Amino acid sequence: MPKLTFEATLMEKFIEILANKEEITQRALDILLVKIKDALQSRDQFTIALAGGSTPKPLYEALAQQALPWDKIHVFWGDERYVRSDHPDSNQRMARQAWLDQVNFPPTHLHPMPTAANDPKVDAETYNRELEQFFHLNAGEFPVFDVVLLGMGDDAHTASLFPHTEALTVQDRLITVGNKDGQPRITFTVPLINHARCVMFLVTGANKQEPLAQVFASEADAIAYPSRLIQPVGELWWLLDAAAGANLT
Ligand SMILES: O=C1O[C@H](COP(=O)(O)O)[C@@H](O)[C@H](O)[C@H]1O
Repeated sequence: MPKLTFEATLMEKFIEILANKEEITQRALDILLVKIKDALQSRDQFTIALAGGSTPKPLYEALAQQALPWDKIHVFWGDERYVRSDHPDSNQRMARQAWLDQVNFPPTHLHPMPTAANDPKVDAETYNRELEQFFHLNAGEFPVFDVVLLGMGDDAHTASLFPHTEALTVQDRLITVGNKDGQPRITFTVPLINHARCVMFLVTGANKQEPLAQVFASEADAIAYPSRLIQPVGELWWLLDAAAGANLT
């Protein structure tokens, strides 16, 4: 297992089992609204990295109904499928349709992962540089996102950090190339996620019960269950529906 940058003891961890997707959406929205308010009281901007897949879509739709200071919010993506931005599998496309294109975001506040270079390594490096410039990083530094939203697949992958792939071991950069069954993805690295002030997993469905049991087990192989690697320096939230959390006590 790769060495983690932080002591897990610094983290505050909250696990909530809620009745269904609607309750998860409402809870996630409530937490996010507090995080946005708190961040904007002490800083002049709020930074969030979005999850893809299907689970966060209702949250994005709920965010589209809020009156928020969009000109103070910067949106990034925690991972992206290596497809064009208008492809049905694009994580960017889903978030734009559900939320970002429905409200008045300054275009420069949306920071999608590039996928057009025809070489995922080049696009990963371009996004790495975009983050370094946006957060004014010196060499070797990691930015601190206010919130990183994550999902978890039924193989316990999160972002595009898939079991038994090289991406899990990358410690010296912000962005790398993930690998889903031979298909490239662009993804945040484990240390980038773990520097966040708040990481929030949204997980639903009975097919997530078994992987969750391994993620929460006192001992298990993190290379086989990558979500175990997420041990942020800040808060860690797991919002589960009853089906996903059925076997957890
Ligand atoms: O492929 C992906 O899958 C995970 C989990 O998706 P879900 O639909 O089961 O919630 C997602 O978090 C990730 O961003 C996405 O690219």
